[in-house]
Amino acid sequence: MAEPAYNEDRLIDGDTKPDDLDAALRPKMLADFVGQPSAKDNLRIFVQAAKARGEALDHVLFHGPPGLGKTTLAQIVANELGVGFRATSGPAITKAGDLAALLTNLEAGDVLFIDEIHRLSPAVEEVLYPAMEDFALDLIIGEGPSARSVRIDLPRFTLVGATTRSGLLAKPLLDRFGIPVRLEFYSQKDLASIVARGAALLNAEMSVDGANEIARRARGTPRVAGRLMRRVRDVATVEGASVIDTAVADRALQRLEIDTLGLDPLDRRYLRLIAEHFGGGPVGVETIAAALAEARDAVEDVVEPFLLQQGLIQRTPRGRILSAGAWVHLGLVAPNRTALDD
Ligand SMILES: Nc1ncnc2c1ncn2[C@@H]1O[C@H](COP(=O)(O)OP(=O)(O)OP(=O)(O)O)[C@@H](O)[C@H]1O
Ligand SMILES: [Mg+2]
Repeated sequence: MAEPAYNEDRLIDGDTKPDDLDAALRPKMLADFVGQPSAKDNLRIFVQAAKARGEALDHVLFHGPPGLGKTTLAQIVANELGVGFRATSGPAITKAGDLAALLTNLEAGDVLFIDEIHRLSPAVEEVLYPAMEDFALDLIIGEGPSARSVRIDLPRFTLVGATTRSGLLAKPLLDRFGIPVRLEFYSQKDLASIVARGAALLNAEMSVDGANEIARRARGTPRVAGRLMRRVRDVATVEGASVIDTAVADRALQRLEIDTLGLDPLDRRYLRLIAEHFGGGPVGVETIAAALAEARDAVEDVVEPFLLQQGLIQRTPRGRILSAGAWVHLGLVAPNRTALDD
């Protein structure tokens, strides 16, 4: 099978590997975290209550599209609680024993962060259930008829899970999170302050309009805003511009082929495919992914959420369809639907 042409360099991807600059820009405490007001309010209250009672925080699940701050918030939760932070991911825990080792090494109150928690294997999930609910591990000692189950008590800890696909989580797992937090795409205003904050941290002079231009085209996503900001800064450096203003930002973004809605070449290929080859849809996601030579997961997790949020596409039981706005954005004329539908 062909490798999905999932471009490593794509500005908008599911990449979770933070680079050094990412780490420098990452807010450390709730007060530095811009946006997501309802998530922040809830976390602040629950963290305060747990601290006041001297108890471990209830388990937290962050879900939402890539790059909205799930990993960042997981670390912030540990920082705010003033407890230890251990991080792993669903695919990294291959055996039940791996998880048991992680759990037995926790100290009371610690945060155990499991990224991509929808990718835990069922065998590992089985171990997680009693750990989350009763703070206990059930281990089987020995084999055959002499095998017996031993229960080991664990310290009270906080599991923080993150997923782009809460729909793929098993119900029993979902039910064990006392604090589910859904992250939404950011407003342009919030993204503009994130960009301005990032520029200040990088000692880059940026006008308010410049920050707004980057924010407007950042797909509602801080990770994208951060990356765009850094590329814009590169262009400013090469051009010898002392201030990043709208004109510099626009030139840089055009060079990156980020259009006025913030869509990148893959987004436009996606829309154009449905327009030009499927008459605007409906067409199944499997077909779209194959035609784009992208992994289905990448299409569903990374490309579609923003297009849906922008109302450019709709999800129907028969597949994806383009909205009127998408045709306008592509500069194409929508076919006469009633004639086609017969
Ligand atoms: N509210 C915010 N304010 C400032 N920067 C933010 C904010 N949220 C996220 N970021 C920045 O955006 C980048 C991506 O955030 P993060 O890694 O937490 O996203 P994520 O939701 O875990 O993504 P993924 O699903 O791909 O793992 C980080 O560099 C982080 O510093
Ligand atoms: Mg992450």
